[in-house]
This record gives sequence, C-alpha cells and structure tokens, in this order.
Amino acid sequence: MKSLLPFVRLMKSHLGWVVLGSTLGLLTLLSSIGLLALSGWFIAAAALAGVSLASAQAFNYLTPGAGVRAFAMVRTVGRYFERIATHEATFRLLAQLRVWFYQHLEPLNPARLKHYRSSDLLNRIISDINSLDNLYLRVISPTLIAVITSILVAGFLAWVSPMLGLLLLICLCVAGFLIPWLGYRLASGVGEAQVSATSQLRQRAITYVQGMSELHVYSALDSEHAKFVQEQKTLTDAQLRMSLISGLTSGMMAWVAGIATLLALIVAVNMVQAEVLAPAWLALIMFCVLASFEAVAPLPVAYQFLGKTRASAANLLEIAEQTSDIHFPDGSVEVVHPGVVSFKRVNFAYAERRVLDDFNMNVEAGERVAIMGHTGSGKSSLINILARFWEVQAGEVEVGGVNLRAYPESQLRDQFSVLSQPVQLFAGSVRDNLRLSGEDVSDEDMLDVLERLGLLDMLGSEGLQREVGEGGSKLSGGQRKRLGIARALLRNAPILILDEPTEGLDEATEKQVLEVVLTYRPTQTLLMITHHDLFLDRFDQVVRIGPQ
Ligand SMILES: Nc1ncnc2c1ncn2[C@@H]1O[C@H](COP(=O)(O)OP(=O)(O)OP(=O)(O)O)[C@@H](O)[C@H]1O
Repeated sequence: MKSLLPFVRLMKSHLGWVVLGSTLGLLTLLSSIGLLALSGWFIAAAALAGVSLASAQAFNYLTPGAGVRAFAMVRTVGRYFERIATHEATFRLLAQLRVWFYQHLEPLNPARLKHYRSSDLLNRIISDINSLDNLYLRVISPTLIAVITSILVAGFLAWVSPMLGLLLLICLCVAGFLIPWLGYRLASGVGEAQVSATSQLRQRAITYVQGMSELHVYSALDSEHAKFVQEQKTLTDAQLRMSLISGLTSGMMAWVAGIATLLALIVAVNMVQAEVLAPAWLALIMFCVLASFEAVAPLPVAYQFLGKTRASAANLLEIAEQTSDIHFPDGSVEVVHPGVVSFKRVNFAYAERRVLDDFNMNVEAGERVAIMGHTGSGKSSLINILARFWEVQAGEVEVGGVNLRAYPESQLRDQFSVLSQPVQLFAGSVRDNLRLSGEDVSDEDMLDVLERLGLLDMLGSEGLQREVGEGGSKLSGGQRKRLGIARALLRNAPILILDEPTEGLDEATEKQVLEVVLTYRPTQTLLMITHHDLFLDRFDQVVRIGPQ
C-alpha cells in the first residue's frame, strides 16, 4: 500500500472537491436509504390505518408524504451534483498527476531513460495514470461513505433494537470488509498481470504500426501478428479472470444481503408478536436493511482492482523516484568568450564502453572545425557531452570559457544550435518545424534559407504550410536532412554543431549545402561531424577522433 501514499498526498491540493464529492455521495446514499425505508413504512402504515374509518381519519399522511418527497428530491439533486463534484475532483487529480509525472520525467537525461522504450513511457503516461482514478473515485470515497453509512444505519436500528443493530453491523462488516478482502486477495496477481499485459500489448501495437513497411518488405507480418494475438490473449485471459472474481464477489454480496434481510425479518417479526414494535415498522426495517447494502456494494470491485491500481502506481513511482545524476545550477554565468570550445584530457564511456580516452580539442570563436573518425569512434558522443546528456568521467569541458558544469540549463542550451542524427522532425507544417529555432524567426528568413538549400520546390503551392508528416514521413530523406539543417542555421547561437549534414545527399546538393553552411553566419563557430573530405580546405581545423 506504500506505493499509493504519494498519490493520496496529491489529493491535498483538491481537497475541497474531494470532500464535497464524498459528502454529496454520503447525503445521496442516506437519502436513498431513507426514501426506501420511509416509503415502506408509509405504505404499510397507511394500509393498516385504512382498516377502520377512525384510524384512517387519525392517520397523518402529510408529514411522512413530505418526508418521502424531501428524500426523493435530495437523492435526485444530490446524485446529480455528486457526479459533477466527484468527476471534477477526478479530472483535476488526473490532470495534476499527468503534470506531476511529466515534471519528474522531463529532467531525466537520456542516460537515465535509455532502459525504457518510448512506447513503455507512453503507456505509463496514459494507462497507468488513468488507472489511478480508481483510487479516489472507486476506493477512498466509497470506503468512507460505506463506513459512515454502516455506522449510522446500524446505530439507527440499534436504537430500535440492539439485536437488529448488531445483526446489521455484522452482515455489513462481512459484505464491506470480508468480501472486498477476498476479492483483493484473489485478484492481486491478476490485476498486476493485467497491467503488464496492457503495457506489452500497447508496446507491441506501436512497434507493429511503426514498423509496418519493414514487416511487409521482410514478409514478417504473420509472425508479428501471431505475437500480437498471443499478447491480446494474455490480456483477455486476465480480464476474464477479473470478471469471474467480480461475478463471485457480487454473488456473495447478494447472498449476504439476502441473509441479513431474512435474519432482520425474523427478529422484527418476533418483536411485532411481542408487541414491542408497531407492525408497519416491519417494512421500514426490511427496506432499511436491504438499502444499506447499497453502501458496501461497490467495495468488492473497487478492492479487486486495487492490485491493478497498485501496480500502476508502482510503474509511475519507478520513474518519478529516479533522480537525474546531472544537475544544472540555478542563476546565470558570464560567458567570457562566446563561441570557444575546449576539451582537456577528457575520458568518456557509456557504462562499460570506453569512447574517448585523453581527448583534447581547442576551438576558437568563429573557427570552422571538421570532426572526422571511423564509424563508432565517438564523434556524435561529443554532442551528448556538450549538451550534458551524458557526463564525462575525467577531464574538463569548457564552452565560452566557462566549465560546462557551471551553466544553468537554459543558458547552456543558448550556446548551441544542433543538427543531430537522425534528424527529428515533428508532425506539422514546415513552418512549425522551423519555428523551433526561435519564435522571432520570420517567414522571410525561413524562405531565404530554404531557397539557399534548394528546398523551395519541396514547398509547392502550400508554401510554409506544407505538412511534413509523422517524423517527416512525407519528405524524402534528403529533404528531411536539409530541413533539419535549415532549422539549425536559423537558430542564432554562438556555436553550430552539425552531425553529418550531407550524409545521403548527391554530390551537387552536398556542395550546395556545404556552401550555405560555411557562409550563412560567418562569425559563428562551426563544429561539423563528417565522413567526407569535400571542402576540407575551407575548414580551420580537422580534428580526428579514435584510431586513424
Ligand atoms: N547511448 C549509448 N549507450 C551505449 N553505447 C553507446 C550509446 N551511444 C553510442 N554508443 C556507443 O559509443 C560508441 C561511439 O558512438 P558514436 O555515436 O559517438 O560514434 P560515431 O563516431 O558518431 O559513429 P558514426 O560515424 O557511425 O555515427 C559506439 O561504439 C556506440 O555503439
């Protein structure tokens, strides 16, 4: 249960709605019980009063009639507002949970998140967070309502007869504690299996859809489909077992309610025979006992799904409790020499994989540097280091004359414009993608750089509104790359880092692109990772990484 505590604490900020929803729920339920009990008494008492003219005339129809109407109105109006309040509370809690989760996820650098697939994270954000709406709506609020209602109704019956009160309390305890506990025990493993099966199925579905063309080409659709069906079956099996448990606990609940009513009837009939209870009270007691089970009826299902809710909570906490090992200080630093980059005796490894060993590089402001080396030698790792996605194990890295570790995050990001590999484009228009380089970038600047990179034809009649598709799927590989270069060029930062900007381009386009890269911002420092030696003579330095 410890895993649920942080989520219970989150409710504090919406305590008003939470308390209002539960109070209205309690009021509605008590009105419902009162309505049934009073109506039962009223009909029975009126019928008995009708036996003789004198008793019929003496019978007070007005007060109980008004009571029935009052209970009916409170029940109807209460139910309406209870739904509004509990849903408002639930949606507010869900919204807060999503933001809370994202706030914990966002600072985790790629080094922390590399063990998680993006589809797994997506599943946690959607499915696991949704499961947590069970906690307030189906567990906490109904439990509170059930406890208070049981005490009040059993107390009322105890006032009529202590025996009746005790009897109802015992039956409500069986229905409200024992049966939910049984449901919880039976379903605890199944709920966890359901959470895991849902996650697996969603991950499989995402991979399946994303890799559809490859699966077609390699004729692997059937085998992938078979795995998909198997995972669907695992989920359906878990759901079926959950339904069987629900059926079992609902049946037991109806059974206990029936037994309680029968026992109450026996006690009440004896009291009527002993003339300690008016006959019309028989109906009141019967309806009161029957209706009181409405309070505990939602509990077995709620507790049955508690295992699932706990598993979801554990999934979320697993991410939320991680702390980034990379800390950015607050405040600001004075960038002494904008555009300068230096690596001094740097050692760097991904876990046990050594990449840079005693690596040195000095780049002056405005210099153009080509970074070359065999594939896998660690060229792209320089970007990971400069962006502080990963930390170096030894040595010093300075940007603008300031140690990388002294930079607040946003100030560090302001030092670079980066074209990474592969280029990440977002579903949206060309303008949306270029806008990432700065809110103040004008359409004219965008069109100018696109023209220089030979991309105007790509825009067609739609211009900057041209949609690029999911990940740039509506563009060719070369267009994607050049659009990424355009975005990097448009961002006015002291240092431009391009990771293989001309990879996959034909020679003429490669020349055109390099020309733009080398002339677009003449005073900007350029670090260009490349495998090609085209235009190397126009670079101030060539840095080679790894064995030559
Ligand atoms: N996130 C990571 N976790 C573990 N190892 C990694 C990670 N990223 C890269 N590597 C490994 O580090 C080494 C250097 O990778 P890097 O991407 O820096 O090489 P590169 O020189 O840019 O290669 P290429 O020219 O093929 O792009 C490679 O052996 C690679 O397998």
